[in-house]
Amino acid sequence: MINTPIDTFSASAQTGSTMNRQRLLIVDDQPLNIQTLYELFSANYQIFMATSGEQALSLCQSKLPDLIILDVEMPDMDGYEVCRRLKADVHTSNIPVIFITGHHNEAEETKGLDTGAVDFISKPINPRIVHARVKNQLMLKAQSDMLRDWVYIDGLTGVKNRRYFDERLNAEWGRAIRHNSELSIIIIDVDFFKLYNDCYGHLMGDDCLRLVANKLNSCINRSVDLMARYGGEEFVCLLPDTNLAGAMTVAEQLRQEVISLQIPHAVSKAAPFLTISLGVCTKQSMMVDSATSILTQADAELYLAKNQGRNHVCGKVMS
Ligand SMILES: Nc1nc2c(ncn2[C@@H]2O[C@H](COP(=O)(O)OP(=O)(O)OP(=O)(O)O)[C@@H](O)[C@H]2O)c(=O)[nH]1
Repeated sequence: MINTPIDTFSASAQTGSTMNRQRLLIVDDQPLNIQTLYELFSANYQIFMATSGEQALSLCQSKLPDLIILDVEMPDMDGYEVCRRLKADVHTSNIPVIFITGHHNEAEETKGLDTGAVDFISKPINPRIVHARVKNQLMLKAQSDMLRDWVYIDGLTGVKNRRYFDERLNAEWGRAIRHNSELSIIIIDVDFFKLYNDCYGHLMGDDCLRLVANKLNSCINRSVDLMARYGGEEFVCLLPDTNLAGAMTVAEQLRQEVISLQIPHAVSKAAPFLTISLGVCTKQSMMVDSATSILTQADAELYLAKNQGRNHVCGKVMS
């Protein structure tokens, strides 16, 4: 039985064994309808539930479900509007949506598919058909996630690659311009890495890059933030809605976390262990310019950090 309130309730929070299951978000303003679907799917999937469009959008940001079953008719914000907003947001645009409606006709179905939904189901539902359709869509989602990983993940370190970073930077840049918001990036470079390779060998160099990448990635806390390998021994961090002070704090934390690894670097001229240098640049709220210029200016800050003896953070707002 589902007890009220079911707002933003996560059925999956109940057991740790559900952690690896695909995540299904059920959105309906009628608790009874949610209950029917919950009973149908809870044995196989991790279930999240929302009773309004606003709750659904907020859960999508925090839980990134693999599939949404979305009621069309809801007060305040209908399913079409929820779907439109999900598709307009880079963080949620890949989540497939199945509409569910009590008023089925061709025009409604066309409108739903035009909005970006992958399927349309009429009430009263046939449990076996709904089950099969959800299973198919989740299989497709798993396949497309795999393909996306293949295209966007750096093979050596397992963190996101430059291609992914460039796409996200462009998207976040556009968003920051539209919303007059701030955006920061940090370019990170391992100090004296050529000497490290020369001293310990290229394979140890690879291991070292994996360790550093994992450590840097583990420092990323907000779901919209991103850590990527930019190339070679260089990493880059994207921090939407973050001012210079915030970005400098993150950069300093990254510097200290890499030191905490205490990776011996006997031939470094900066310290007896591996260190990084970091260049930070922030686009302020009213600033326009271009996404490439924030990279160029962060790179100039990195150059300054290197010149100050390495193992340093330098940063500035875009000019
Ligand atoms: N093992 C390993 N080494 C790499 C990889 N990618 C780049 N490198 C090495 O990283 C080194 C980078 O050297 P430089 O650009 O001179 O920089 P640095 O030695 O770190 O010097 P500073 O940045 O000035 O402190 C080169 O020797 C590259 O071969 C990789 O995937 N694995």
